[in-house]
Amino acid sequence: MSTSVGLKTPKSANCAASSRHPRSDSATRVRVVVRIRPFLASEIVSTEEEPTPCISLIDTEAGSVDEVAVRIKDQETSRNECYELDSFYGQESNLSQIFHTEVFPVIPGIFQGCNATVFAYGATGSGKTFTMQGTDEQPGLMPLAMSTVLSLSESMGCSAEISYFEIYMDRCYDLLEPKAKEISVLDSKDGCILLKGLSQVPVRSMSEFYEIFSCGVQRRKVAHTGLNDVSSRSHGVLMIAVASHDEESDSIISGKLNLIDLAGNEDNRRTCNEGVRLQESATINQSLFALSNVIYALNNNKSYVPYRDSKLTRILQDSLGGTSRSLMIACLNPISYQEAVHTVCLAARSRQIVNFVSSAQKQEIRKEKVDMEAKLRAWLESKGKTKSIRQNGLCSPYQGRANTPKSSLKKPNLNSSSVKEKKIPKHGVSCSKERKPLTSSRLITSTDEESYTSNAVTTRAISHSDKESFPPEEEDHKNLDRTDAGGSCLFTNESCENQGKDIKLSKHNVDQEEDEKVLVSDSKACVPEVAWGKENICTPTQEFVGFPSINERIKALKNSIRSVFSPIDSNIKTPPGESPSDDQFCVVMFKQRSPKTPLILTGDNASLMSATTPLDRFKSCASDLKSSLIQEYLTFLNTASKEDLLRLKGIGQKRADYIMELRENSPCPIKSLSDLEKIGLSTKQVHDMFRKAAREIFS
Ligand SMILES: Nc1ncnc2c1ncn2[C@@H]1O[C@H](COP(=O)(O)OP(=O)(O)OP(=O)(O)O)[C@@H](O)[C@H]1O
Repeated sequence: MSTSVGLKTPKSANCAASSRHPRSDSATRVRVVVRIRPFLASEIVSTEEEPTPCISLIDTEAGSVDEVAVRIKDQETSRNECYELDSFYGQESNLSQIFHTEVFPVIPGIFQGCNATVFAYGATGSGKTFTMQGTDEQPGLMPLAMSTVLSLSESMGCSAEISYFEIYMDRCYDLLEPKAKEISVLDSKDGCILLKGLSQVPVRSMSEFYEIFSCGVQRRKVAHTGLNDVSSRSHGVLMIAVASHDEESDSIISGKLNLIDLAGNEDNRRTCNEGVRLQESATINQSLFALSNVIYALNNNKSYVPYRDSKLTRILQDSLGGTSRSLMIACLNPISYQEAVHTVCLAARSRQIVNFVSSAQKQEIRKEKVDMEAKLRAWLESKGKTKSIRQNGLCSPYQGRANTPKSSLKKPNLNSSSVKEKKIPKHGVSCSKERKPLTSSRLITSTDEESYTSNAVTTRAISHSDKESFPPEEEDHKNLDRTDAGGSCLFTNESCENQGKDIKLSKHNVDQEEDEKVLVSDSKACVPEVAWGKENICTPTQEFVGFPSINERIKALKNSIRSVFSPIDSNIKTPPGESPSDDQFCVVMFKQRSPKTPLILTGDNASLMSATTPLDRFKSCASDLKSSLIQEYLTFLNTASKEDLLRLKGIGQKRADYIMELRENSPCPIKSLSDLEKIGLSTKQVHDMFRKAAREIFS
């Protein structure tokens, strides 16, 4: 039964399917559709009301038949993202419908020598296996395809054979053999892929198919998951091969259809995977990343397609690209926003579609910014802060630096009249229209993963005393280095939920350089971003022309550490219950685009800083520091030049290229640590990188 499977695709092959496929403009293009699985009983909390799926179809006026726009929305925070894809199958759609629209049209092509590949891609539990295998009542795409191939084979006098194998930990195993047997992947002289030792079993009827296939399914299930674990840890590939006689050339034309139930991608931070499971997960994520790179290269007509980056893509080399037809079905769990974003982001990237902001959204953002500016003025005036801002200013440490003359980065001249003209930035922190007054607060631990978004910008005022903290040679970096020099606390405003902006405030006593005091939040409004000078008018992160190098950022972090180890409130001058003086400085940190619950430290939590033990305080500061480092790292990845990216450990040419490509599609593609998987980094690699960065800070 063991043979080497290597199917040739004749160069002259004509794709019969192309005229019927919904999108027939390019044979190499991979079609990307999305499918939402229905809610499971366990996901329906209330019997009266069904939950709302996190992804929905957007009605587009100009309704293109070839494209759909989908919105993924977080029900809790109102974050939402929009993507364009080839098609959308909602919860009510059934597998037969998907088969007839998406898979059926490619099947005639395989009889003409055009290979085809259908993937089910998505997170664990998103319905990939269901989509591909189905159930007795609702057959999946695999049996439906087999049935169609058998009918066509019969009418055309062809033969059909199947192979079923899995790719586990980047190794290939035959599932049609009773004993697990590893398959070698070889390149033949004529450029074909040979799967040495893989079984090819002739199939003449559906009953034969089910008998053979179900054994393979059972083996796959038991092999790596154990009977109690339903999650697939391997990519399962059903290969249906057909061979027909071409009268004209008197030769055999072979074609194959690969139906692939991909292993689920996983966010290891959420799953807390360990040991083998973590290794499996890292390998799965890496191979999915390699697959998305191949699809991206194909869809973008890149001269180099990295097929050899993983076993899966290597095996599919003759079935992805060229005259082959390919379909990616992005399966989505209707309740998980994060997973949906991750899946669709990668799927949309494969399709060369950008994450877009609708004009309505843009308008909304603009309006929020205008509102915010007005609120900022009102707030400053009510608190008598205008003077302080004029004197000390608040500024993003990074914004405007690269394209700002050296002299303009110096500490503002507090007595200069020109300083008084300092403006509110064009782009301020935007809080929503419905924002309520600040009322409650809590201490941010800085471990909240949601807070690690890439567009955070730190803004703070410069106090007199800052000057002394920096040696003259650091003059150039002052604004940068001052960023975190104050012992800072994050402030929250529960009513600012869904606003997409974090606010980080700290106070610095002008007279006592070492003095750091937690600022009790103002109870009137969110504190928005303000700039401290024309030359440093803040702009959104994605508009930066340049960016400080990683060394500069490390320097900033060093200062942050310095402040962490300095006394926090030993010399505090502000009596309890009173607002700190205007001369103290503020650090405002916000997330420019990723909505997040802003956090304020006031009241009870503020007292935590003075009442708890030094150890508690240390832990809190260390945690804050950790989040700063992560934040810096993400911001760096989203904004640094390619040259700077390459200077970072763990980022090679390929990853740097990929990051640059991601940025073309989205201004801040790496929003959280889990997004680092998008660039092929395993959790371990990420941790190693941070460890190294931390070591560098302390060296
Ligand atoms: N269209 C559907 N109708 C009904 N139930 C579905 C549908 N799609 C998926 N499910 C159910 O959702 C659950 C998860 O589906 P499935 O096992 O196919 O996920 P998966 O993505 O293959 O997960 P993993 O990657 O962990 O193997 C299963 O209980 C399955 O029966």
